Formats: sequence, structure tokens, C-alpha cells
Amino acid sequence: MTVIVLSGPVGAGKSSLTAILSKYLGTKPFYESVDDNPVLPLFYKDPLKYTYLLQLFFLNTRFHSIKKALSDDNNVLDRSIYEDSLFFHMNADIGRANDLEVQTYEELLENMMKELERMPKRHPDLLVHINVSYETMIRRIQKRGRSYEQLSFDPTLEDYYKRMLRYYEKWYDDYDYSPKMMIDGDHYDFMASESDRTEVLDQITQKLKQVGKLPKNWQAGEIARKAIEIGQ
Ligand SMILES: Nc1ncnc2c1ncn2[C@@H]1O[C@H](COP(=O)(O)OP(=O)(O)OP(=O)(O)O)[C@@H](O)[C@H]1O
Ligand SMILES: Nc1nc(=O)c2ncn([C@H]3C[C@H](O)[C@@H](CO)O3)c2[nH]1
Repeated sequence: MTVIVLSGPVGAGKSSLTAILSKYLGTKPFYESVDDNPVLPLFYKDPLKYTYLLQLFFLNTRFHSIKKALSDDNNVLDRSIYEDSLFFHMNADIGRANDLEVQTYEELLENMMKELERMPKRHPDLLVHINVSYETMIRRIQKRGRSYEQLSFDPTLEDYYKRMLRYYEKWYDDYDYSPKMMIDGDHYDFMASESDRTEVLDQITQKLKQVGKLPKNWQAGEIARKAIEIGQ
């Protein structure tokens, strides 16, 4: 059983790489709840009011998928539970949550993490972090086109996204729940370029080999080749 978790800021390419990687390895993808998330548009419209609710919503849905993913299969997860706390603290630091909310959230998260310790696997086998610059992040957010994430919807998002990148830098440095690796999301266009896709998948396969976690019976056969050819 191998569990891989993708991490990275908004628009870094986690969902896209989750689709490609899971196809390549023949494993199951688990996606973050976005289009079916009723709180997300409300949050971007009125962050002060909806930060706490959004955080609980994400924590709850993430917990559901992690419990499934850590049970007994080979899986790829689009974003980790470890990043939820980053988002919440970042929002609290800009005054969108009070001390009592922070304390309650922390206690709930700790409780949930304790529950996860009972799972057959407690942590992922590998964290794949996609690193992007501010310029790339904005380009991808525009390309994807969720209206409420655009700078034209709320110009203060520029500060929010720049802050997010700073928090992610420290978060990745501190992360030590599993082996980790970084993909250069500025350099590799794993959506449009087959050779970039091959290179990124190769980097991940090498790392999985190195940590002894390449899914059993996996070999770069026909299905993997197809995943490279067609992308997601
Ligand atoms: N390496 C890449 N090269 C070119 N385009 C990319 C790359 N990665 C992602 N994209 C494009 O950028 C957009 C955002 O990608 P995606 O939805 O996978 O990001 P994400 O990290 O899952 O974002 P979020 O956390 O906000 O859901 C999509 O339109 C996708 O096609
Ligand atoms: N505030 C907040 N807390 C979270 O835990 C969290 N997780 C994801 N997101 C936002 C980022 C993208 O817009 C969108 C898709 O990742 O959802 C979050 N926002």
C-alpha cells in the first residue's frame, strides 16, 4: 500500500498532477472538495464571516477522504490535512478568526489526528510539493477561471496569495511527517508538454523507489505510457 499526498498553494497544479500520477501508477485519486463546496464562494465574498465555517467544512471533508485513503489501498491525495492548519493560521493572523476559534480548531485537529493514528497507516508515504512563483500562480488561477479567486473579483487577494506563498515556504521546510520532494511548477508544464510530464513522473518514481514505496507490481507498462501520452 502506498499513499502519496500532493501539496501546494492555490492553482499550483495539485488536482492536475493527482489525475496524471494516479493514472500513471494505477492508483486511486482523492480530490479536494471544491466545486461541490457551498462555503468556498461565500468565503471569498466575505472572509471575515466565513473563515471558521470554511475551515470546518474542509477539515471534515478532508478527514473523510483521508480515512478512506489511509485504509488499505494505493492512493493519491490532492492536498494534505497538514495544510489545513496553514490556511487557518494564515487567516487568523490577518484577523479573520479570534483566539477562542483558533484554540477550538487546534483541539479539534489534534483530536482528529489522534484518530488517524489508529489507521493501518498514519501518515502518507511521500509528500510531493509543487512549488510555484506568484506569477505562475496567478496565471494558473486565471487559466482555471474560478471567478471568486480572481484578482479582479477582490484586489486584496494579491496580498493574500503572496502571504500564502511565504507561509508555504516555511511549511514545506518544517514538514517532517514523511519523506518529501519538491516539483518545480514554474519550470514543468506537465499539462501541455509530454516530455515535461515524463520528467516529472520520473522524478516521483525515482523518489518512490528510493524510499521503498513504489506500489507493488508496478512497472512502466502500457497504462503508464498512456497516462504520459494523454495527460489526464
Ligand atoms: N505544470 C503546469 N503547467 C501548466 N499548466 C498547469 C500546470 N499545473 C496546472 N496547470 C493548470 O493550472 C490550473 C490550475 O491547476 P489545478 O486545478 O490542478 O491546481 P490546484 O493546485 O489543484 O489548485 P487548487 O488548490 O486551487 O484547487 C489548471 O487550469 C491547470 O490546467
Ligand atoms: N481558507 C481556506 N482554508 C482551507 O483550509 C482551504 N483549503 C483549500 N482552500 C481554498 C483554496 C482554493 O481557493 C480552493 C481549492 O483549493 O479552496 C482553503 N481555503
